[in-house]
Amino acid sequence: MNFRSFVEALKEDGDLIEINEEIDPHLEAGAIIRKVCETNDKAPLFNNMKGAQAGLWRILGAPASLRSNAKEKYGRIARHLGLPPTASMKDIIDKMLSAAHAEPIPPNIVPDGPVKENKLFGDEFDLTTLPAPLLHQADGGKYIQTYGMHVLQTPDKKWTNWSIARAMVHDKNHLVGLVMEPQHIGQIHQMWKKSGRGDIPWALAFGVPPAAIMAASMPIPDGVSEAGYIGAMTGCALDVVKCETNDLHVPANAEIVFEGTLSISETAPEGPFGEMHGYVFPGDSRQCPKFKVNAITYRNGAIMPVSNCGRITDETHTLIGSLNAAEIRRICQEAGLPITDAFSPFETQVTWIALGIDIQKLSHMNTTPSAFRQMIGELIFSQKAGVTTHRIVLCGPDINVYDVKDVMYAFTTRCRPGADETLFEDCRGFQLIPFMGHGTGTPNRGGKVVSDALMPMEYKGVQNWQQASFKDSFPDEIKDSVNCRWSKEWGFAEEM
Ligand SMILES: Cc1cc2c3c(c1C)C(C)(C)C[C@H]1C[C@@H](c4ccccc4)[C@]4(C(=O)NC(=O)N=C4N2C[C@H](O)[C@H](O)[C@H](O)COP(=O)(O)O)N31
Ligand SMILES: [K+]
Ligand SMILES: [Mn+2]
Repeated sequence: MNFRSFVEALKEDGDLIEINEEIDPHLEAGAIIRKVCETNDKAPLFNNMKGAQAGLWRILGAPASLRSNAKEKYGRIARHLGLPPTASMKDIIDKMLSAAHAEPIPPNIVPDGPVKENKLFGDEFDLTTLPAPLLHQADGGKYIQTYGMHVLQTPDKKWTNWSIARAMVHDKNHLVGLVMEPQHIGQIHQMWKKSGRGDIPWALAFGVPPAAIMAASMPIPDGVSEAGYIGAMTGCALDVVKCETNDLHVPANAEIVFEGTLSISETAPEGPFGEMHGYVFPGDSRQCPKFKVNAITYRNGAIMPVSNCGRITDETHTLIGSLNAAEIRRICQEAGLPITDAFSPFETQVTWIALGIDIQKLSHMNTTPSAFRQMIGELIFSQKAGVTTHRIVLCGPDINVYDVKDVMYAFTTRCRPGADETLFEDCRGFQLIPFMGHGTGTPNRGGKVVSDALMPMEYKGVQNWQQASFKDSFPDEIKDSVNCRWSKEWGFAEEM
C-alpha cells in the first residue's frame, strides 16, 4: 500500500472531501483541517493550494484522524495498515506489535521510482515561496513538516531510523525543527556530534507508505530500523530508492522528498507550535538545529500530508498515544507483569495510559498495592516510550481500557486520591505538557503518578461487586427479552 492508493481508499470509503477551489496556506487550510479534527469529519484533499508551483503541492489534511460514524471510528488509521475500516484500536495496536519478535525484512533497493519523476536542486527552489501552511495564528513559522518521515543513519550505518518530528521553514533552503532526546532523532544527532564527522546526511520523506508512517510514529526499540520492522509486519520488503545527494534511501513511491543535512552546530529559533496538548504559548521559541535542503524530488501531482494538531482528535492523539501505549504493553508483558492491554485515552490529551490488569495473575504475585504501583512506575517511567505519559491508571478486568467512559468510571470510584496513588519525581518528564514546560516545577523532570483503580480485593483476584448497569445487573433472559422487543415492538433506537 502506498500513499496514493491510501488516498484512493479513503475516497472509496467516502472519507475524503476534495476541495478544488483555491485555498490559502496562510491559516485557511489549517483552519479547515483543525475543524475537521474537532468534528471528526472527512479528510480534506486540497487540490488547488495558493502558491503551488511546478506541481508542489496538493495537501491532504487529518491523515489519521477519526471518522464520525461509530462503526468505523478508527477506519482512517486502519486503512494505514490494510485492516478493515471497522478495526478497533486493540486490532490496530495488536497489528503494530505483531512484528516485535519477528525477523526484520530489510527494504528492497530499486533503481528508480515515482518519487524521482521531478527533481529540483539548489537555487531551483525556495522553501519560503512553496505553499507551506501556517497552521495556528501564533505559530512561530510555517510548519511544513508535521507528517513526513525523517531518515537518519547512525555514524556506523548499522541503524537507519524513521521518525516524525516537527519542522518549520527557516529560510529559502533551511528548516528548523525539534531534535530532542530520548527521541531517536536526538540520540542520533548526539552520536554524530560526538563522532566529529560533520553535518549529518538527512532526508525527509512526505507521503510515504502509510504503514511506514505508523512505524515512524512508534517508539520501537533503540537500534531497530523501522524499515525492517515494517517489512516484517507487512510481510514484504518496502521498495526504497537512493537519494540524489547522499547515500540514504527513501520509499520509492513517496510523494515528496527533501534531501540534505542536519546541522550538528547551527541552530535557529524554533516554535512555538500549536502542539499535541492543545496549546500555543505565543513567542515561546527556543534554539533548535537547522536542516539544510539541497534537493527536492517529487511525484507528479505530489500530495503533502499535514497534521494540524491541538485539541482532540488528531494524529498526535491517535498515533502518539496509541503507539506509546503499544510499546508500554509489550515492555510490561516482557517484564512478566500481568498487563493485558494498554491505551492512552484521547480525552486525556494522551497524557494518561490506562493499563488492563489480569487480577488472577496479580493474585499469584502476592504483592501489595503500594509495591505493585512502585514496580509499574519504576518500569514505565524509565522507558523512552513512557516519557509522554504522566498518569498511569491500573484497571481491573471489568474495565475496557479503550473506552474512556470505563476508565473514568474506575478512576473516579476505585482510586482514593493520595492513599491509592504513588508519585514519581525522579524520572524524565515531558516538557511539552503545559503543567511541565510552563508550570511550577522542573520542566523536564518528574510530575508523574501511578493511580491504582484496583480495589484491595482485586489483589486477591476477586471482584465482589456488580456494576449497576444493564449489562451486569440483569439476568440474561430479561436482557434478551428486552433486547429483542427494544426497537421492533417499542420503537427505541436500534443499537449502534
Ligand atoms: C504522529 C506524530 C508524532 C510526533 C509529532 C507529530 C505527529 C503528527 C507532530 C504533529 C509533528 C507534533 C509533534 C509532537 C512531538 C513530540 C515530541 C516528543 C514526544 C512526543 C511527541 C513530535 C516532534 O515534533 N518531535 C518528536 O520528537 N516527536 C514527535 N512526535 C512523536 C514521534 O514521532 C514518536 O515519539 C516516535 O516514536 C519517534 O520515533 P523514534 O522512536 O524516535 O524512532 N511531533
Ligand atoms: K519511530
Ligand atoms: Mn526509532
